[in-house]
Amino acid sequence: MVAIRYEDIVKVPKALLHDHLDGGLRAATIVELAAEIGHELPTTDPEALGRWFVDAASSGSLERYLETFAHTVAVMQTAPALHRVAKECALDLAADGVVYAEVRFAPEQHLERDLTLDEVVEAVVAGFVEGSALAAEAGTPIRVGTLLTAMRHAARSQEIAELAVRHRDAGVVGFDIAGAEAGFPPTRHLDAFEYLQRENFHFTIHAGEAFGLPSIWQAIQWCGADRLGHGVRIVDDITPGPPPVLGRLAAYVRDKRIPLELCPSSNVQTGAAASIAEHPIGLLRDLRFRVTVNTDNRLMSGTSMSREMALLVEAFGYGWKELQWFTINAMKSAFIPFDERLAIIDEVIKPAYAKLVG
Ligand SMILES: O=c1[nH]cnc2c1ncn2[C@@H]1O[C@H](CO)[C@@H](O)[C@H]1O
Ligand SMILES: [Zn+2]
Repeated sequence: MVAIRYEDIVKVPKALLHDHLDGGLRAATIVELAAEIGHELPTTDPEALGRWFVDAASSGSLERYLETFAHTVAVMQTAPALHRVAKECALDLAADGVVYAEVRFAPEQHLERDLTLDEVVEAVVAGFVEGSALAAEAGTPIRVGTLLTAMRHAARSQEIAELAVRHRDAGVVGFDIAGAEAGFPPTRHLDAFEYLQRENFHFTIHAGEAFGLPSIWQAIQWCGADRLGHGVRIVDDITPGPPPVLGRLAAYVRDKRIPLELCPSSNVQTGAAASIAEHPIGLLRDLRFRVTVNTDNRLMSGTSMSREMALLVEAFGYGWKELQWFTINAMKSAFIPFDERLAIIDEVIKPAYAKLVG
């Protein structure tokens, strides 16, 4: 088999379902925005700042990982700053060959100055629209959908769910909850999830990252999540083989084709996996779960969609066939309408991989 080259991974179309807006800022942009508002950073050298984020986020604890967001959230408190960050996000993903992305952020964290929740969402969506238009002009078209996140330790999920539904025809395609997992079960936000179901809206839940099966079980069987953010700890319900034996929850997740938004590098940093080579994605793919590959936080992991793919190629020997499978899995699991997903699969993804898959 011909070795896969990194530049070819960049060129091939990729789909990304789990990427945080406030976890993907360019370090240079943080430095500029921080200077404008007088926010103190650990360093003002962009390269050193990029390294600082990766180091600080690599402690093995999700809570410590999340502390680094104080610096990104601090510089995202005005409409122009949110617009700029969203525009650059769309451009950076497109330049990396991502053709479809769902990018999430928590509007409630951007109210420190004078913005309303609706203004926060409008600024971000406008940034994605402008970034996507510029990317198309540059010959790297991308479609970006926005997911609105509610913070699981807070109590604004109903309000954020209503905000998401209000903006459903204007760029917002789904809802999510994030933040520290242990001690904050998804059932705390049951009202919001029931409301979203009544509205025929889509949502994913961060579950099975820092906490195990009970969190996944609640997310699916109590809250009705369409997808699992991470969900990697579903392996706790699989008895190693050969052959591996699935418990009832793992079997349910696989049978129902519930998408797993796996984020390999992020999981290594927070201690959910010991290394990329030992990441459960290998087993979950072999067992044909609906596995997708994601970046989570490009800044905190010093990564990109192409880099995550390349790490898997290196660790598991994957070829174009597997990379196409991950990409189509992601596109099938997207929150945009079925016909639009199909168009991207048939007209963009399959023709590009057809040239590569032997
Ligand atoms: O991997 C993760 N697990 C849980 N929460 C996260 C993760 N990455 C980011 N956030 C949280 O989501 C918020 C909105 O984007 C971020 O501010 C961060 O606190
Ligand atoms: Zn996440």
